[in-house]
Amino acid sequence: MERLVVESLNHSYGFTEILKDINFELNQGEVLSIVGPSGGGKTTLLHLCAGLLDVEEGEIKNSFQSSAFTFQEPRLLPWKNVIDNIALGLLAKGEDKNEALEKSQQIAIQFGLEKKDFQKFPKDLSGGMKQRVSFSRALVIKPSLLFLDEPFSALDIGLKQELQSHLIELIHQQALTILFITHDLMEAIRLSDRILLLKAEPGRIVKHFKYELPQMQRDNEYIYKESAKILLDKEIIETFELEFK
Ligand SMILES: Nc1ncnc2c1ncn2[C@@H]1O[C@H](COP(=O)(O)OP(=O)(O)OP(=O)(O)O)[C@@H](O)[C@H]1O
Repeated sequence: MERLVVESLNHSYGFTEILKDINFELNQGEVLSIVGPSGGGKTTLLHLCAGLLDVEEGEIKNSFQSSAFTFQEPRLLPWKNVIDNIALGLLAKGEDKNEALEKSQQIAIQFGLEKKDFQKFPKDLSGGMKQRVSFSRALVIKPSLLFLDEPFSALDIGLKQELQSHLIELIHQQALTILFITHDLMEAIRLSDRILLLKAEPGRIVKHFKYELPQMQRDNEYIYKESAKILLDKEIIETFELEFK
């Protein structure tokens, strides 16, 4: 079984300790979120797990065969149109061009893009459309592990929910494995099997939360109830500094 195992991980920038003694596992088919306040070290942790930063102390064992990344900002190639942006990873893997374009069109539709948008270039797309392209590009290669770095944070609430629903459908259909970082507790509850709470200065995991109900069955009522519960948790209050002073 493919797994990501993080053991006794520490990370510093210069003399500033950012992450301290981080330990967790991510198993195949799981959606694991790391939540915490801004500046707490979430992106640093995700970059270490994705191999975008070198591990200095501790260990990360990653046996997933392939991975893809979706960032807060869509990072599309400005000189390529929607479909060519989506097809990039497939073509890089040597897939036949016609098949790559066909698969790219299918996933674009699945993420709510329309045929009339396929030939458009990133400069002619709204922020939401760019993020649809970004998700399509990451998922079209069917990665065994998907890293999500706050991909919904710049979207309005309706669009956020729509893209999350597309993702949840794929989680259900393909048993996707996802490592997701966010400071939005409600979206973590909507998407995750487990949530790790990362407290800041230095970043350390102080609590785990587990959600057994399949994502497809979580309606708004469930999300709001669970959000209300978690917002009363002492560690959450301390970590996000939610106390009225
Ligand atoms: N390359 C770097 N060099 C020095 N300090 C850095 C570097 N990258 C991040 N930091 C610092 O490390 C701390 C953690 O940053 P990081 O981006 O990992 O946090 P975060 O929890 O993802 O925050 P946010 O939610 O605001 O993106 C911050 O204080 C940040 O300024």
